[in-house]
Amino acid sequence: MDRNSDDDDAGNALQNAPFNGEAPLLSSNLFMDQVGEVVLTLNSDGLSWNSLDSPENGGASCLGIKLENEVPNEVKLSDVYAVELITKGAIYKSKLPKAGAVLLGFEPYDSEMYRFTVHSFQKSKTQPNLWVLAVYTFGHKDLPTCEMWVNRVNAFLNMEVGRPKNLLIFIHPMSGKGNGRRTWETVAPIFVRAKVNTKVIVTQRAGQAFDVMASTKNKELSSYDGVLAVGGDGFFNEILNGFLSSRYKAPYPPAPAGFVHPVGNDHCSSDHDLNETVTETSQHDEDQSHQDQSPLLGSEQYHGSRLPNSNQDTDFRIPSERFRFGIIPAGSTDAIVICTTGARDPVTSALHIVLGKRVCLDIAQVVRWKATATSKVEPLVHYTASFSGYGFYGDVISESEKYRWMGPKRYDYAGTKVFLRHRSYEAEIAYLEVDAEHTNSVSNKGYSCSRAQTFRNSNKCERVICRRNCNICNTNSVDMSSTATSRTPYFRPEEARWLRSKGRFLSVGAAIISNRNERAPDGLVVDAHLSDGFMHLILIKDCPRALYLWHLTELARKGGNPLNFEFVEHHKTTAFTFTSSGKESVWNLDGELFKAHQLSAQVFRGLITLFASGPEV
Ligand SMILES: Nc1ncnc2c1ncn2[C@@H]1O[C@H](COP(=O)(O)OP(=O)(O)OP(=O)(O)O)[C@@H](O)[C@H]1O
Repeated sequence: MDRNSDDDDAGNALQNAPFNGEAPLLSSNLFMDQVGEVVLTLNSDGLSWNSLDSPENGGASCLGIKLENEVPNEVKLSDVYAVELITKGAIYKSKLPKAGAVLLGFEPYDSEMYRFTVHSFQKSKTQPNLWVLAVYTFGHKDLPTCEMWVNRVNAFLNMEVGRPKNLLIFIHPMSGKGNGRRTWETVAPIFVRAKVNTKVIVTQRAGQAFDVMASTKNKELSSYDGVLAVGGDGFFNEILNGFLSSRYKAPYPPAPAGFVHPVGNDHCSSDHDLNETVTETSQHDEDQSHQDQSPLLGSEQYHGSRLPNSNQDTDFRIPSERFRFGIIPAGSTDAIVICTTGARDPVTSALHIVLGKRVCLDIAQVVRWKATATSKVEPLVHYTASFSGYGFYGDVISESEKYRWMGPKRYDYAGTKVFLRHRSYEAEIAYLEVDAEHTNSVSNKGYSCSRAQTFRNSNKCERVICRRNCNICNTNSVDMSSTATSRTPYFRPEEARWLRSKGRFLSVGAAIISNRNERAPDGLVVDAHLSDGFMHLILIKDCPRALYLWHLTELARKGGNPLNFEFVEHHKTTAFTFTSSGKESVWNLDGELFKAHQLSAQVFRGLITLFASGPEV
């Protein structure tokens, strides 16, 4: 079965086979592992190969039986992340293991061929969001032919825009099941092959990544194309806050008349001096006692360093199209990864990163005005990327802290305990009204529910789901050069209309993205978008435990309608305020504890860019 390719000289093998109507830039006869002898062709879009081995050019056959070949016959350059020469070796025609291949007569073409590999990925057949590594190996008897191919393909890869060259990487070694470091080791070769320089920091304590991000000079940070978190949502949140705290100059969220406000103005964001944002304020209340043991956001441990904005050497433009964030999932909760790549898979995430994918993400600014009912008014700014929740959500986080030793299972255990407790809380929420034209639902179309279910809400709407190249996120997306104030949709406070909801709530949640995860396959809000500039307020009013269980069951069901109950209020908004009537109030911000008796929040549209491309839903 060996073929002699003596007359295949790369110089004269240029063939006239058109590819997408274009004359090929390079074409050679080579041997391809698992396929056989091929004509390999390069054009400006990608590589393609045609088998020369069977009469029908269809590939390998054995004893007259054509063997199905699952190897595709082309790969786009935009999907190739590396090409490299490898050691001399055999090229096999079959993908059978060596012994089997020899047994069936598939001997290697030449045991000492020069070889190069093209590294790309294939979408999993069962789960298109899951990307699986794919390697195509080619061989030739001449080294210069292989070198020429490697150089030419590399020249094209270097022209691919947006691929990172330098990355700052934080690894949380204890994340999730304690696999942070191992998760990084699994994907590190992808970065090596893609020739991405990495500076890796393995954290030794909570708050370290925040400190590094906050204290790194802008000049140094600009030398990176982005920062990666190897960990869960909480760890990503820490890095995000470290980044924004000393750099993003934003006004406080707007608030309705009567909302406690320390500055003594009329509570409108536009009245604030942009430099007024206080990201690191000292905390002189009872939280201080928790500092050493608890992961409470806002504690000294977390916001370890107080960095005035003035310590920065040069300006860092936020949002930045170039500087991106990435997450290699390794946590107990990885909702941000699932919502932005569609999969909870370190390899898929690594591929999105090295291929330079890009998607914008809304970020919510949450300002705590009072930690407890008796605290003095002192604003503390925090940013969240996925979810802020109170009541049930805060209680689960508090409770789960007692069972850290259980690992990720602690959330199920704590969730069951909190559910059985069935506590509700008195609070008042005010939220900005959003014009119907800004909502992404189409009323009265294609969404039905039974009228017999009187405790179900009769509000019907069709849900437009956020996906790759989402029209809603891309429509009127904010200009990257816009200011903080113009990224909020309420320049004219006189036009803002506040609506209120007061009573006893089992939970109050604000979802910035859908928060899809294994326990809630459609997320908390199925039609939340990555960068439409809105968040979804979900208010669960006090109700019998059985109905609450029904709501939770709907959340856990693919295609469920968890918001379609009369005791559930769902408001799409850009800003809200919250005031508790109780003494103790615990929030959950991106999975971390945050004590807040009174807070206000607003969304900044597309504030950061992620190495991701959105899910294929
Ligand atoms: N080396 C470390 N040791 C202990 N805690 C750390 C360390 N590095 C980071 N952390 C803290 O751990 C928190 C949780 O991290 P992460 O989200 O990766 O893990 P997780 O297993 O998903 O945890 P959780 O469910 O508590 O969010 C982060 O907020 C971060 O402050």
